[in-house]
Amino acid sequence: MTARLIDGKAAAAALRQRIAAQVARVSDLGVVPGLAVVLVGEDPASQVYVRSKERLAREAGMVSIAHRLPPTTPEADLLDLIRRLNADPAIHGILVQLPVPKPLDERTIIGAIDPAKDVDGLHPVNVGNLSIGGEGLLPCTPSGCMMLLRDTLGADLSGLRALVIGRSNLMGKPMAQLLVRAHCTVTVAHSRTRDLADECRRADILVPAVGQPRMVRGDWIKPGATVIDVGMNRLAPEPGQEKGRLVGDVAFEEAVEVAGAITPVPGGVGPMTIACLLDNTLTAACRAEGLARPAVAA
Ligand SMILES: Nc1nc2c(c(=O)[nH]1)N[C@@H](CN(C=O)c1ccc(C(=O)N[C@@H](CCC(=O)O)C(=O)O)cc1)CN2
Repeated sequence: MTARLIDGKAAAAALRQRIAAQVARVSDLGVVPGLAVVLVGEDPASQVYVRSKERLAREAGMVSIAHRLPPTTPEADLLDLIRRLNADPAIHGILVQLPVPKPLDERTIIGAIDPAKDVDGLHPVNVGNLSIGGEGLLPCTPSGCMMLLRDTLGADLSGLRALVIGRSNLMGKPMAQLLVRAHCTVTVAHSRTRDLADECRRADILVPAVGQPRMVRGDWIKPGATVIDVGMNRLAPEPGQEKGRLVGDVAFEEAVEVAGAITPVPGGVGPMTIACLLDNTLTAACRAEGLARPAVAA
């Protein structure tokens, strides 16, 4: 069997196009969604992601402002910036790029963001709403994974057995919650899980998110399963190359022979993250301004 490739790059481009059409509609009503992205420090990967967020938000017709702060920024200064962004009516979405440099405390920082502007969906109020089925903002990567799953398997995922590998606040935990919400039977595996391969073999939907290059082998995968690989691991550069290859948590060449559908890395889940961020920003803007989200053709 050769698995169907799930094209996250194309899905993200299509989603951004729909968002841009909706942004144009709300802009005609005098509401231009505003996104503030805060980057503390000089982590090279974070710099790339922040530049992409800025550019893609602008391409979608939003106002997009990046705040770049030195790695030694005192927590009080960062909290002060967040307070000003919370109070700025032109800013509907705020995110602090993660990870933040030590000794900044991620929890304190995320907790300072107005939950209505928390377009990363990581504030405890939004985390709570996700678990009780309330109307919060959803974390971007898990949200993007759900969209890819529904594009692949159809809207109804009920009864499918799903395994999420990893229990991070950014990905594993909210992904498990979204799968539960979709009526899947969900298991969360982690570093202490016994016989991970066996757990994987039972899963109709497999979502590895651990940051272990090619950890999930082809013979761990149930034939026909849908594999959403959230891992993004940069290998050491080959001789003569400046940058190493980016690979997922799944041994792709093996998995593609067994799975029914699979996301590649790169070009799978990653691009959906920023598209979902723009989606959350538009949602936050519409809610703040008392507008319904405009309808557009899918
Ligand atoms: N505040 C946040 N911080 C971080 C998040 C997040 O959702 N909110 N997620 C990641 C980083 N991230 C966005 O911030 C992100 C990661 C990857 C991609 C992406 O498109 N990846 C490409 C490959 C890019 C490359 O070649 O390096 C792909 O997979 O095709 C977008 C966004 C951690 N921090």
